[in-house]
Amino acid sequence: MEKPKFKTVQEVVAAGQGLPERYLHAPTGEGESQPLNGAVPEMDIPAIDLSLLFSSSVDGQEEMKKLHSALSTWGVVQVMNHGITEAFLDKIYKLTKQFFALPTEEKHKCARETGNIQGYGNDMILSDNQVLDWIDRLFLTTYPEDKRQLKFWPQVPVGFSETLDEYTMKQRVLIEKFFKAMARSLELEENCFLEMYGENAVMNSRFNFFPPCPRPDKVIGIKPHADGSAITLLLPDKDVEGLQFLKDGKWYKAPIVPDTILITLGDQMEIMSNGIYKSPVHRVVTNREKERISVATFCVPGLDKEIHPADGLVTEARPRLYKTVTKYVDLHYKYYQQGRRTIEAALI
Ligand SMILES: O=C(O)CCC(=O)C(=O)O
Ligand SMILES: [Fe+2]
Repeated sequence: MEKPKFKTVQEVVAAGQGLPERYLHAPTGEGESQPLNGAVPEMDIPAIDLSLLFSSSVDGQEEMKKLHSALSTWGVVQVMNHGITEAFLDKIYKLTKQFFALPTEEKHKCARETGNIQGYGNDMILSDNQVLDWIDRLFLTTYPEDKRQLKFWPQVPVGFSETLDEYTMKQRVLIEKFFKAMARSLELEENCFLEMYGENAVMNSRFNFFPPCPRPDKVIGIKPHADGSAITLLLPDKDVEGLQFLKDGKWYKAPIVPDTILITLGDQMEIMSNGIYKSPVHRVVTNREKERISVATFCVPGLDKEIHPADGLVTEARPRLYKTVTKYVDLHYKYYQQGRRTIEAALI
């Protein structure tokens, strides 16, 4: 299969020929009048104890209220007691760092091929005038297992593939619990969202690498977007900030809380919740001195599934806001590169 001719950001930096114009970001749209590398306040989101959400104790009910409040205002929560040990998360961070530190030729063994989103590469180039994000990534479908394309899974660092397989299985347990908790927090039958999400739901893990950037005022790590998934599990860098969320036209930085997993709702969850829960717009800014990594797992409903607002959330007082959608992610990539919000296409 043909490999596309692309240069990753790491290769651009190594070439030492200055910053190509294609990375220069022209600010447009909501909240973009603030400078890209200006100071922003920290967002105020709770760390939710996942194990407490299934308890009928007073503490459990409090935790449920916190979940409801965070998802309806921000659409994002930190989750603790998620069942994955700190040592295991550290292993993922370490393997991610090691992968991106490999020589170019070694990383290119996993390089993306034309027309395939899986593999190692730069920001996907969909049009000639697209401003590029300052990011290199390795994108791998991890579930269902028959959708894995193992030729893109790194052989080095040793243990990468085994650890990713193990991480996938651990995340599946967490995902199921989280969907049940969300349904309960909206007083719905606990399998209501899981049934729509489906048995054939797909998990895509994206390992992100943001090299230090000479112009953090003009270059962005990831353009403002909302995820096209149902939910996204994120391991943000443990030391370097960069992730920001937009609320009421203002950017806020995500706090770094050790050992938590950040769960962000995607558009498909906003649709299923009839807009009660939000799919937040977020972006990643760059850093002049430090490299940054993150690992995002996009949990996408089965392609055979029709996604629509849950019946129990459509009332006379709160009419149905979204159409029924299928294969939402296909539409999402196109809208993303045009800087448009896909969810607008789903509005009634
Ligand atoms: O790097 C991060 O912290 C966020 C990544 C992200 O938003 C994404 O991959 O969609
Ligand atoms: Fe995202």
